[in-house]
Amino acid sequence: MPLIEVNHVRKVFEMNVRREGRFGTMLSLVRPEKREVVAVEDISFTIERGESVAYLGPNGAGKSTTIKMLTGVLEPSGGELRVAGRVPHRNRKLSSYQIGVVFGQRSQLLFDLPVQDSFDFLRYMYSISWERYHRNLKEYAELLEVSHLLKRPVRTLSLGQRMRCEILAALLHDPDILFLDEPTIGLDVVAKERIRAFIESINREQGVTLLLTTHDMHDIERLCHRTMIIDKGKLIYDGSLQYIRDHFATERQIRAVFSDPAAASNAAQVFAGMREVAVHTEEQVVRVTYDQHATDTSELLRLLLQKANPRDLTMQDESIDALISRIYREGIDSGARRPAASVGGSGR
Ligand SMILES: Nc1ncnc2c1ncn2[C@@H]1O[C@H](COP(=O)(O)OP(=O)(O)OP(=O)(O)O)[C@@H](O)[C@H]1O
Repeated sequence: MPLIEVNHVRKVFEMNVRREGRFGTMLSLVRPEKREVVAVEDISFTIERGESVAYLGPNGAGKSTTIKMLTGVLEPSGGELRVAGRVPHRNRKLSSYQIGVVFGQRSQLLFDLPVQDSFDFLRYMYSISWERYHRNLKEYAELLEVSHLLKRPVRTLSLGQRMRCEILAALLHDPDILFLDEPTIGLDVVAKERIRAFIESINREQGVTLLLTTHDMHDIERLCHRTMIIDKGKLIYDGSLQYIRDHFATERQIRAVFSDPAAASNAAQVFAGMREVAVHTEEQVVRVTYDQHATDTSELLRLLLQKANPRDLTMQDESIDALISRIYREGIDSGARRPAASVGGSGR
């Protein structure tokens, strides 16, 4: 049985709309006008125990609303949802024993108190036995390198230190599932890497199932074997990041370095008149950009090597960031090299 089952789930918010003008304001008080916001529309997916899944989407796509339904904070307006066999909003307390949540932009620690006090409070809340509590605290504090921070008030911690404590707090009660909402936001490269390594280890070694929302593609590349993309409340992609790379990347760039600017300028002339390639020259570097599916890379390389004499050649495809933002901007069918029907296969 899947650990998470989401079946045709919808969430519609009802909002009061204020009418224009003084009369309109008064009328709104007596007879409020309602407007519906469809945050999540007919979403279905399952997640098996031990998976690590990225949940992506542009701002306002419906990611947080989905997570809030999965954690029981919100009740779906329609459809069915089960986490570890339970309907979260109906069994919020019991569900919480199986779930850990980390919000990059919100804290579950008590700001003015020492870190350890928050952990003690969580021990009480989740009725964790002292033995298990001390074992988990010691093990995770060492792995996350926060043992020396336990007596410090939370407000005195750096963002990276606080995030490591937040993750520890979410794991004290041994949850089966960890929901991570932007866990590396605002951190420097080293701090991000440290947190990714830890999250990866608890997924791989302890089998904790991960559902991660992030705008950082490095998080996903490092941590998630499967990516789901939601847009305007609908699930538009469920598959691997590699599939997106293989089937959505169109733009490729050859970067050739020459001994001097004159040689570079001569090399650029090789492509004069080729409308399908864009050529940019800067000092002794020439960049040739083209659609890899429409233009033969080996032909361009042959021309470069035959007619010019580059000192160095490198090739680069569109970054995953660029591909994902194109999908957000133009939709899932915008750049797929395969029929849309094949988009949506499992990432495994
Ligand atoms: N309590 C609410 N009342 C009314 N509308 C809401 C409420 N919560 C969310 N929405 C709307 O539902 C839609 C989805 O919001 P949601 O917060 O789930 O998006 P998101 O994908 O998490 O975005 P972000 O990346 O910006 O956090 C948005 O249009 C949002 O304005």
